Amino acid sequence: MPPSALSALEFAYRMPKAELHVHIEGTLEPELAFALARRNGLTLPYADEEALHAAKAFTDLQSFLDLYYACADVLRASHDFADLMLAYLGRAHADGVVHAEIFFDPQTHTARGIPFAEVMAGLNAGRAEGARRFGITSRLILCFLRHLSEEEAFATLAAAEPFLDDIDGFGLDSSERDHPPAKFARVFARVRALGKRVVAHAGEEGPASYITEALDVLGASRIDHGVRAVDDPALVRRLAADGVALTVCPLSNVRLRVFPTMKDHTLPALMAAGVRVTINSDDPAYFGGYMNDNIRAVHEAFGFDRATWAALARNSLEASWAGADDKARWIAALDSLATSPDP
Ligand code: HPA
Ligand SMILES: [Zn+2]
Repeated sequence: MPPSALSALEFAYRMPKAELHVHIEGTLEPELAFALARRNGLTLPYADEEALHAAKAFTDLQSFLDLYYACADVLRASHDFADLMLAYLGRAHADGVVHAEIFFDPQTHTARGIPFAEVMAGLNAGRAEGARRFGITSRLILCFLRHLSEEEAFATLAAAEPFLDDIDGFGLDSSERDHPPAKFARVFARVRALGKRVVAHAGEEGPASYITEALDVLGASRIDHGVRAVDDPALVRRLAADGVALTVCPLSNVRLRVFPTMKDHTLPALMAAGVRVTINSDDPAYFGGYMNDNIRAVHEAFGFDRATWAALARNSLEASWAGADDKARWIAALDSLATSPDP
């Protein structure tokens, strides 16, 4: 690798950045999964960590979701959720992440009889300890499971109402095909009436029209994935003109066969069209890596220069929901690192 390329990658590793698309249940590493299974007297349907790792040969989104929901069964008590959160925040901090907006899927837990309050207590304890140890700030985004009904989403929103001070936004995840955003139009109308922000997974496996629906029907302010937007040039122009951020997850997209290889990814085309793209890890324990692993994979495919990496980090900080003072401080640190001489 030429020295300048190495320098751009080292810069990208170290630059202050925000992670805006990560599912806390998707950060459950095999080692912690087996430790929690032992602590809770449970048996995972895999002999050991190696067997669990081998199960991660996905063919599409659903093949991943089946394993992801099965492994989440080891999360039972609030301290399980706290340990999971703290492990993620430590790992993100090591990759230069200064701020994380983190999805959680309460229906995966309440359906197994885990009280909503238990999940929230654990996630918040982990976030508080992460802030103390690493100085990392975080927000929570509650995701409704789109393969379940509108009625179940409304029940989940009702269960969340006592905890709204700790939930900054609401999203939509799980099986995308045949579950269009409009299925949850009324739920998100209530979310907006509560003054909460809206995001939605759209245009991962589903069509570009789901992105338009998420914007127009749900009132989404960011789109999670959104990589299928390229199928609709007018939509791409709209995303760019309106500054709608896409939370793109490169390793996830290759592992779930949204693109055959990283070189086929639409990320450079979206950036060239002026769309506010960000890079994220999605479910790092399942897809081969955290923030900087995604950065390395993108760098190997496209060889971005420092200015491009700095623009991606800036996008992530600007599109985050962090306070204005924090954003200004991180962007100043980013600019200062971007203009420093090569190491
Ligand atoms: O990438 C994803 N897409 C949809 N649902 C999900 N739940 C966890 N990760 C994902
Ligand atoms: Zn996701």
